[in-house]
Amino acid sequence: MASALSLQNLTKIYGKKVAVNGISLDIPAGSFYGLVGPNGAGKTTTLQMCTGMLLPTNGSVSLFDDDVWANLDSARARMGVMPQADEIFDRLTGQQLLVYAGLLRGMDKTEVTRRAQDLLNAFDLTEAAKKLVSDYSTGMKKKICLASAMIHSPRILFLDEPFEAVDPVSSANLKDILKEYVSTGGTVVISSHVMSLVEKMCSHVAVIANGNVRAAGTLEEVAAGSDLENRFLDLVGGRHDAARLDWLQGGDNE
Ligand SMILES: Nc1ncnc2c1ncn2[C@@H]1O[C@H](COP(=O)(O)OP(=O)(O)OP(=O)(O)O)[C@@H](O)[C@H]1O
Repeated sequence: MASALSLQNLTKIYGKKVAVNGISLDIPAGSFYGLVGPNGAGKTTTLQMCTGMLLPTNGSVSLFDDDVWANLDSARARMGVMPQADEIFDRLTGQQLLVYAGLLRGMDKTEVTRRAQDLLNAFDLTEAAKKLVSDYSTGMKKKICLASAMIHSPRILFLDEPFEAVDPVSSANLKDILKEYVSTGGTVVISSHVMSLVEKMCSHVAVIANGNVRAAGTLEEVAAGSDLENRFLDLVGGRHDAARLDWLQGGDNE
């Protein structure tokens, strides 16, 4: 499979902190690629360097063989990046926010309005379409952020924890949308802590810890005959005795 995204020796250093330590990865076109790793592993930093939001200290990223940082405008036009809830203009209604996202991408107003309605329907936000996003619940904000990343029909979607706080019905609809998108040749890159979800949805996975790739490849290659959660724990070595709190007892010990 040709690469949609290729990371070469990607590095980010903050002062003395090496957040991302020379990561190289190939993300095949048409794959559903999961980045997993413990808190602070470097997933968000990696995604931000891939999407042109954070300048790498070293290394490069190419999107369909074009250097992202040398051709930022054309790279961004091909990407859909889910904003964080605190990065959106929440004094707009959900419908206005989607239209605004499309117009910013240079889309025609009639088409944007049509797609905004389709997205509001798909994400069960029709009734909240005219409500200010600031009054949305956490899960509703997540959904409107996701929808705004899709409105211009990008070739690759970057989603940081897309299912967090999303209810089961919306989550099932989102999974269908993403599966359909991949079946039409789209590429999805997600970061997630939910192993069962990664195992179910992703075709490929990279395990990142301390800014390094511990394993990467197809789900089967990385799981190596085990289930992904156990393999993940083996790779990152996370379980330790300090997680046993002798004094934490739920019984009546007064
Ligand atoms: N602006 C910054 N300045 C200094 N250190 C930073 C900065 N941003 C991130 N870091 C550090 O870089 C490391 C990687 O952070 P990052 O947010 O990429 O991790 P993550 O894998 O996305 O974690 P989580 O799963 O908790 O969201 C962490 O040690 C973090 O403290």
